[in-house]
Amino acid sequence: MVSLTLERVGAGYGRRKILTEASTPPIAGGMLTALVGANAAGKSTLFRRIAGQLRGAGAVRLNGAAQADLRYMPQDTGMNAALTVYESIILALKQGEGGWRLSSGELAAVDEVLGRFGIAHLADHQLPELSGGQRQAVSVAQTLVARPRVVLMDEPTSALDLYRQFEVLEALRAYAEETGAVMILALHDLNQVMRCCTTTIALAEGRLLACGDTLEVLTPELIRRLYGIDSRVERCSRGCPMMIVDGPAAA
Ligand SMILES: Nc1ncnc2c1ncn2[C@@H]1O[C@H](COP(=O)(O)OP(=O)(O)OP(=O)(O)O)[C@@H](O)[C@H]1O
Repeated sequence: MVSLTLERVGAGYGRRKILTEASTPPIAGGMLTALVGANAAGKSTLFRRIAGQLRGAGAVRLNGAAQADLRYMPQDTGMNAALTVYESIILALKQGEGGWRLSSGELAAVDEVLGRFGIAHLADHQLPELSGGQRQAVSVAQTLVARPRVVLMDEPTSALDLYRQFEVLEALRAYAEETGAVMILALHDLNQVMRCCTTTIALAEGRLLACGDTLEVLTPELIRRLYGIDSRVERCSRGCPMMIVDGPAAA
């Protein structure tokens, strides 16, 4: 099983420090971990630091995986290339290596990921002609086609309709369980987090406030501190915890 640990991690842009002293216990693979926090809290910056795109203080330790096993799906993925969905997934699999010839295993991997994310019917469509939600599903498929063991996804469901959010998050959870991969997803919808993510990391103004069991981390107190929102947790008719938003925090 893979795990990822942050040890006093810092990051910034030029002289501007964004992230300071972020530490976690080992974040286990095989399940989904949420990264939550308000706009500009530093979630993408933390992802870039873990992915090696930014330098900074401290250390990111991977256990059971190498940096080459990591894939980062940023918030905005370019989808303007004149490629079909199928070709774009081959490109993501090959990462510029080994030409265009595909082994039978690679062909199977492309078909598998198209099926897993419900986009097989889009295989021959041109990327620029896709809808926003279709682009996002393709981007998720591109990220996972090489079966990475460490996965960072910045808001992978923000453009999806309600049904597709369930479908994609369930597919991501199944992928984590099958592969033992560490999967950290930046998410703004805390109901999705409560339903699907075992562990949650909370960031506020570049500081890591909590990392642990989702229901223990996402207390009304922490949610008020992160977002300035009053909320409470109740169970839906199927027994899943749900966050009820009461409104902006009372003064
Ligand atoms: N390339 C950059 N150069 C300078 N500052 C940046 C850069 N990218 C982000 N920042 C700053 O870093 C801070 C954190 O931004 P970041 O994108 O990490 O936040 P976030 O938590 O992912 O936000 P959101 O939820 O809005 O996507 C912000 O103040 C932002 O202005």
